[in-house]
Order: sequence, then C-alpha cells, then structure tokens
Amino acid sequence: MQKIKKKPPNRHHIPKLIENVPVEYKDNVKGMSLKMMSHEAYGQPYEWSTKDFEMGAPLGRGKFGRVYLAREVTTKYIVAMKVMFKAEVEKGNVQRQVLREIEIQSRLKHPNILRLLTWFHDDVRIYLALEIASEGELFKHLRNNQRFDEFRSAKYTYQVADALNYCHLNNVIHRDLKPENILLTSSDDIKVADFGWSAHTLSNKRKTMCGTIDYLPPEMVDGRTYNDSVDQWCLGVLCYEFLVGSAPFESKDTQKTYEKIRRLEVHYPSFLSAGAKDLISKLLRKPGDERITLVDVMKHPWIKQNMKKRNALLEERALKARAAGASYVN
Ligand SMILES: Nc1ncnc2c1ncn2[C@@H]1O[C@H](COP(=O)(O)OP(=O)(O)OP(=O)(O)O)[C@@H](O)[C@H]1O
Repeated sequence: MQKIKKKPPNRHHIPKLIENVPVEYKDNVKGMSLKMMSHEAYGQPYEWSTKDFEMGAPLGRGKFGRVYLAREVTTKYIVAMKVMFKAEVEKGNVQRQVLREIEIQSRLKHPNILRLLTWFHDDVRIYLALEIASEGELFKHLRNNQRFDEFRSAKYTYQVADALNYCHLNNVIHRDLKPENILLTSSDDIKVADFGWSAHTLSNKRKTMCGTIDYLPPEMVDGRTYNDSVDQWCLGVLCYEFLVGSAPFESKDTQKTYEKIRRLEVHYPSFLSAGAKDLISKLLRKPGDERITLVDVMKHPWIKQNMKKRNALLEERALKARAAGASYVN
C-alpha cells in the first residue's frame, strides 16, 4: 500500500490552527505561526546551530548541564536551552543516557511532557532546545508551600497520570518520577521531564543521596524484574508527597526506608480525605498488577470531584475579577 505523506501545515491552515485559541491571544498566535512558517527551517531538514539563538539568563543547573533562557533569532520564540559539555558527559560516562534523553523526549508529544524542540552540537558542547516551563521545578513550589491543597494535588496527579499513560502507550517507562523531575508552566500546568536518566539517576543517587530512594517501588528495592506499573507506584508516592509534604517511606536511614517500602508501612495523616487515601492506597500496592491503572486514576472520584470543584472556583474568581474590571489570568 502506498504511504500517504502528511503535508506540514501552511498559511491556509492558520484559521484552523487558531480555532480554539482564546480570542485575546489569536493575533499573537497567528503572528507567531506566520513567522514560524516563513522560517527557513520550516518543514525542511535544517542544521540548527548557536547562530540561531540568543542566549539569556541562566534558569538552572543540573549534574551535566546548565540551562539558559534562549530566543530563536528569526521568530523570537523563547526556549530553555540545556547546554552540556561533551567532556563532562564523557567523564560521567553518561553518553548513553544523553542519547536516550534526546531520542525519547523528541518523539513524545503530549501537553504534559516537556518537548525537546531540537538539538545540535559543536566540538565542545551539546545543546538541547527545550520547551520553556517558566515556573521551574515543582519541588521548589512544594517546599515553599510545605504541601499542596487537595484541588491542586488532584490536578497535578491527573496531569502526571495522563502523561505517564501516554508514555506507556508509547512503550516508555519513566522510572524516575519525583517532584524534582517535574516542571511547572506559567499557566500552572505540569511538564514531566528528565527521560532517559532514570537508570543512571537511581544507581548513582542510591549511593549518594538518600532522598531519591523514597520513590523506589518494592520490586526495584528487591532487584526483581519490573514493568511499567513501577510508574503507578511512583505516582502514589508523588500524590502522597503533594498532600503531606514528605514522601511516605522517608527515613533518615536508607535500610529503614527499604524496610518501610518492603512492609508497605504508610502512615496516613488524619487531615487526608478518605478519597485521597483511597487513591494513594490503590497505587501503593506491592504486586504491580494490583495497582490501579492510569486511566482509572484519571477517572477516580477524588480526582474528578476536586478538578470539578477547582474549575468552578477558578470560574467564580474569573467572573468576580471581570466584574471588578480587572483581568484575571491563571
Ligand atoms: N524547560 C525548562 N524550563 C525552565 N527551567 C528549566 C527547564 N529545564 C530545566 N530547567 C531548570 O534548570 C535546572 C536544571 O535542569 P537539568 O535538566 O539540567 O537538571 P536536573 O534535572 O537537575 O539534572 P540532571 O538531569 O543532571 O539530573 C532545573 O532544575 C530547572 O530549574
């Protein structure tokens, strides 16, 4: 059978592209789309290089990379540019993980997964042009707030479940979910990041940092084989940490943490609602096949009720702000 080649969108597609864009943003999105379509790189093979980007302020620093705000010269499109030194990558013996991060992250296209827009390298460095998540690490927000309320936790849990479900449908297991690997956008939406680092991060951090073993599922603690249900376990730990402010198996002593995980020793504080407890306990099951599916997480009554209440609350606030003549943005 002949393969039908999908044509990239062109100017005639603009009305369709901006169909669902809120009226106040239509002109901006239209302008940006036109600029992108007239770019030399549009729909063509193109060799990106540092010449295409103006580098701005630093956004953060990882083990092997520094991340900067950057702007594509022609379109003025803002990205987060992760710059890694080849020598450091080689010294850390993480070439495979970098390739994996590039390979996985550039093919996953989901609203709650951080997009790798393009990448290139020179003799010394590797550059990853990533979608911007201007609110940075979720971890920072969690520590600033101590814990999130149920509305916020339910929304984030839903978005992470949606992202993971998409990964699993595409045969990708994240394996290293934790608030440090989740970024937040200016519209308070989740972007799951850090793909391809899991194997490295776990084996490395297990020795060096106690914190990261808190998310290990029992099958990994015991060195048994595992499948994608490890991500459901991690989602249970994450949802607990959103609501309580610390991970359920956290302990000063590594061995104690392992023991708590093995014994499924979870303390549910009294302020947790019955619905939240129900969802977390359905994710934190020792046998992987007993863990609630990600689709059922998204349909769980606690998630649905809280998302509904949150939307109603936001609408009410927006209406009040509009009535007061102020513009309300969330
Ligand atoms: N797309 C992005 N948008 C905004 N800020 C970002 C983005 N990507 C990374 N950052 C910021 O840069 C920091 C470092 O990111 P990076 O991915 O290098 O680090 P990491 O995940 O901590 O490191 P590693 O992958 O080496 O374990 C992040 O903690 C975050 O604050």
